[in-house]
Amino acid sequence: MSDAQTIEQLRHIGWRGDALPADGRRLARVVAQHRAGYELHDGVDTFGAQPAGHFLKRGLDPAERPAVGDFVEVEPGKPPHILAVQARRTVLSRAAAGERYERQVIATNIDYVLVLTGLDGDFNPARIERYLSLTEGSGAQPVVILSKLDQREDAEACVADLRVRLPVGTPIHAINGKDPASVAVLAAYLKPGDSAVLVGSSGAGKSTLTNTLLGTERMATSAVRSHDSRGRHTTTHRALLQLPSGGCLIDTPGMRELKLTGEENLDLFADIDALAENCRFADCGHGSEPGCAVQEALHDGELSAERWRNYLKLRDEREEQANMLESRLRRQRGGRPVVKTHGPRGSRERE
Ligand SMILES: Nc1nc2c(ncn2[C@@H]2O[C@H](COP(=O)(O)OP(=O)(O)OP(=O)(O)O)[C@@H](O)[C@H]2O)c(=O)[nH]1
Ligand SMILES: [Zn+2]
Repeated sequence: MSDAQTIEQLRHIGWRGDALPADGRRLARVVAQHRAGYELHDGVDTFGAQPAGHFLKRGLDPAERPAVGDFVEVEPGKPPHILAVQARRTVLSRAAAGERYERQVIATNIDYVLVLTGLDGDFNPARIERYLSLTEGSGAQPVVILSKLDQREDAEACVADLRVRLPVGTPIHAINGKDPASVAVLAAYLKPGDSAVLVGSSGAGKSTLTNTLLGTERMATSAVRSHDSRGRHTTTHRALLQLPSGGCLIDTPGMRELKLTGEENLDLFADIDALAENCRFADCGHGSEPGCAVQEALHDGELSAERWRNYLKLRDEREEQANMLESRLRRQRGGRPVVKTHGPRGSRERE
């Protein structure tokens, strides 16, 4: 840990505050979380730290514990202890894998979520929509990055397809992650003091892109098995890296089991909701009901069957997560029912 801490140093790691803590406390950013403790960066050095006892109490919402990207107040010592987590600017979370519902913070204080997909066999618009739904409500701006531009002849068609599908204004960049000139277009999201998190399935090219941005061979990359485009899982923990551009980049592990939290609005599919408003029945199941506007749009080709299927899948999953969230909140409040955030729409007939 360095001696004198300056605001200037903290700006380099993305801090936006204006007053240093008193009481001999220091500020640092969580760059990685291990089983054995936290790895922090104070703008000069990296060092290990332990959470103070109150973070370990049973029953504490895991979201209140320090997470990667957090700015924390640290009491120097051997080892240093994390005493408090500063208010978060943005929070990226997902539902944790497993039976019980649990919201897991992936990263905090993130300005941009770089959603990376390879243009090789990995290319999958539905997965991109899933990632974008995950960024909803996080406060961070999603940016779609298609890597392996050199591996696909009809890349322009893929980009055009996405432009139609994704909300207007969503940045989409096709790049070759191995080529610094091609990657330069991402500088807009990695300006000094900005923080970006890289998400994408294993083999998408996260480590490759990170290396090119760093200009070094810092992350281990693995060869992809060519028959299914999936790489071996090589990233072992979340890490926050300072880039030569002045920005900070967080590299997350594979994120295979990506679950919605149940709090999403699925804004990406607002057009489908708008369509459904025109169904004759307010509780239309969009199956064989007469006057179903969705079926009509599917028939006319205005709505593609593939997008409709993906919407239904995400909606069901969101509903399932929302129910789990509700029952958990009810347990916490001693059995009293809580107001649902995403209940079924009204079931009146609209005629
Ligand atoms: N041709 C080409 N190959 C790429 C590109 N980006 C990544 N690759 C290759 O794709 C394979 C997987 O890339 P990685 O960077 O290891 O993928 P990753 O997303 O970090 O994978 P995990 O660590 O498993 O999450 C490697 O063989 C890379 O060399 C690209 O833009 N063009
Ligand atoms: Zn309908």
